[in-house]
Amino acid sequence: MKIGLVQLMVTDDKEKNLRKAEKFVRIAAEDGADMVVLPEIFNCPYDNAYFRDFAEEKFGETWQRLSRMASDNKVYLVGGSIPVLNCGKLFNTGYVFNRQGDEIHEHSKVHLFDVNIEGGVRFMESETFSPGTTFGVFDTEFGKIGMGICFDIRFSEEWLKMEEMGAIMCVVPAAFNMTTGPAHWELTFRGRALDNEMFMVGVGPARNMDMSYHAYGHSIITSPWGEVVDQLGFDEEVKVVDIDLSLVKKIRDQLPIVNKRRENEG
Ligand SMILES: NC(=O)CCC(=O)C(=O)O
Repeated sequence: MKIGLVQLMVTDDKEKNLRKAEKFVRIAAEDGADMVVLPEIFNCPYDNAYFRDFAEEKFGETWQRLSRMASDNKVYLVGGSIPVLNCGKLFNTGYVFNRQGDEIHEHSKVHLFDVNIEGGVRFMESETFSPGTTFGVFDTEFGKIGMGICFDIRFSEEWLKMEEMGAIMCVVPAAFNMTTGPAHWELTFRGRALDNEMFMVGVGPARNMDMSYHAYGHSIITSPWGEVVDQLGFDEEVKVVDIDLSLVKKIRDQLPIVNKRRENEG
């Protein structure tokens, strides 16, 4: 399976962000991508001050254009996430489309990024967003794929549940930062991959020093063996990476953890 990592540099111009996403999805498709993944909050700066103004209702302009990007290029598209307005509340929501442009999955970030790290990043996502409530998987001809958004990755039990739902890979539109990125980004992606013996795909925005939040970039794919298959740098880039999904069964057969957990009866 070929995965297109779109490490977009997000600006405060929504139309520019969307046009760039359209261009990069086309480039990834021309390079053979089966699935293309965009970053968290890709049409809007990652900043509480912007979320309400940039928000759209479901089936709005961004949803329509994502659906067209998928169908025009005949790829699965994990459309990162965008601020979505639903009954007066804002959610950090990502949509997934099949090769025909039909929506096949929706995930609203469950664990909101509320942190205050001394000498580092402070962000209170819950000042604007409401949390989603569920995780799930979607079907492709390659197998079942799970999804979470950024901070969700830190809650290891959710990924175990998706593995139990049959996931062989999970995708994570994300936007780590210059405090937690260098410390924890690779480690968490390797960890979730190893815990569940599956592929993990994380896509973040490129670093943009003109914005208040300095994203870490470093879009990554980790393998069921816990290794880094590929990892980008800080800059804007689109890259297609070939992964061998047969590794999931091979490693689960040889080193059986999945389906071998015993209940703690203590
Ligand atoms: N956008 C986010 O959820 C950021 C999460 C993050 O940086 C982390 O360290 O976790």
